[in-house]
Amino acid sequence: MDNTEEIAAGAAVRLAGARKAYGDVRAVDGIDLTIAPGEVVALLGPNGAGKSTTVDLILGLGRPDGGTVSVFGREPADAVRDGMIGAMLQSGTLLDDLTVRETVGLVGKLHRRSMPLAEALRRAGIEEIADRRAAKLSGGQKQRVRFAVALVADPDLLVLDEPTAAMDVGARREFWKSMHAFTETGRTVLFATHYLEEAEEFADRVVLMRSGRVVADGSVAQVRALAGGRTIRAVLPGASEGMLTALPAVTDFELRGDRISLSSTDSDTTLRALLNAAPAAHDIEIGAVGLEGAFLSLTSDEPEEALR
Ligand SMILES: Nc1ncnc2c1ncn2[C@@H]1O[C@H](COP(=O)(O)OP(=O)(O)OP(=O)(O)O)[C@@H](O)[C@H]1O
Repeated sequence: MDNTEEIAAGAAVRLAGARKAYGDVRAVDGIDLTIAPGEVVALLGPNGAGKSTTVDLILGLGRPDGGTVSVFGREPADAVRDGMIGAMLQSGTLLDDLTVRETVGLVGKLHRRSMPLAEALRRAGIEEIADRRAAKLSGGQKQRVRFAVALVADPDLLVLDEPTAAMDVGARREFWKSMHAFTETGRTVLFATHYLEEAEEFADRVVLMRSGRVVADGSVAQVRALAGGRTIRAVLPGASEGMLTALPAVTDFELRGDRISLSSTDSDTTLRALLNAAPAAHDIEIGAVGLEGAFLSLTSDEPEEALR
């Protein structure tokens, strides 16, 4: 076994030079990613960045055109067959006529090693709706049933594609509480999300994708630092979009009445230009960017510019 194979065997997930194209679209364009057992990783990126395609490759739903993908050192499809991976996808449909209990129970029976049905229902917070038919469930409740379906195989790796998309704030909080209980047992989780606060709060590590590539990979603090930007807030009488767009090093801005908030990759330069253009600006505050600012600057169309 050479060094590369050794890493692959010890990793929960390993993508090496993985590529996948749909016609001319390079959905995944050479991704190297190793996830160690026990890590909770958030996959972030704007629409079309390649998150779902990456997830599909890890689940064996698609084969890479180039490079390799392995899960616990095996072909993804084999790992799925052996119940090592639980998945919750955006497109997962439920059978309308089955009750929640029947649905989760049925999936549990398909697996050699599964957790007791009652435990899966409890962990997903759906005991109270266990006798309801899928057709009668709300969007958020269906999401929780899908979570139970992913959990019932008692998988070593959970892969979740935008798991809380249809959930309200309360359901989201409950969902992450049960996820915490799951990850405390040393399981590995990879979740794709659009909610930066979820990544900030629940992931050990953030992988930022753009145009099929990984543009940042590290802890929330590391990714934030990578962007190296600042936010500038000020009160600016007569501020206009045109004027803010013209300022140098600005990656994003918000304008509410006289209040402006700018994300800048070089706050000194932006501020100088701002005071030049609008000497009446006052109540100026400069702060470090949050994950959201890092996300915007690292996934914008001019990443080199943003990182400069
Ligand atoms: N089955 C397909 N056929 C053709 N093109 C596809 C297919 N699936 C994805 N694509 C394209 O590949 C690129 C990556 O899509 P993907 O769904 O992986 O992105 P994503 O990051 O998950 O986006 P979103 O946040 O919108 O779910 C997009 O340009 C998309 O249009």
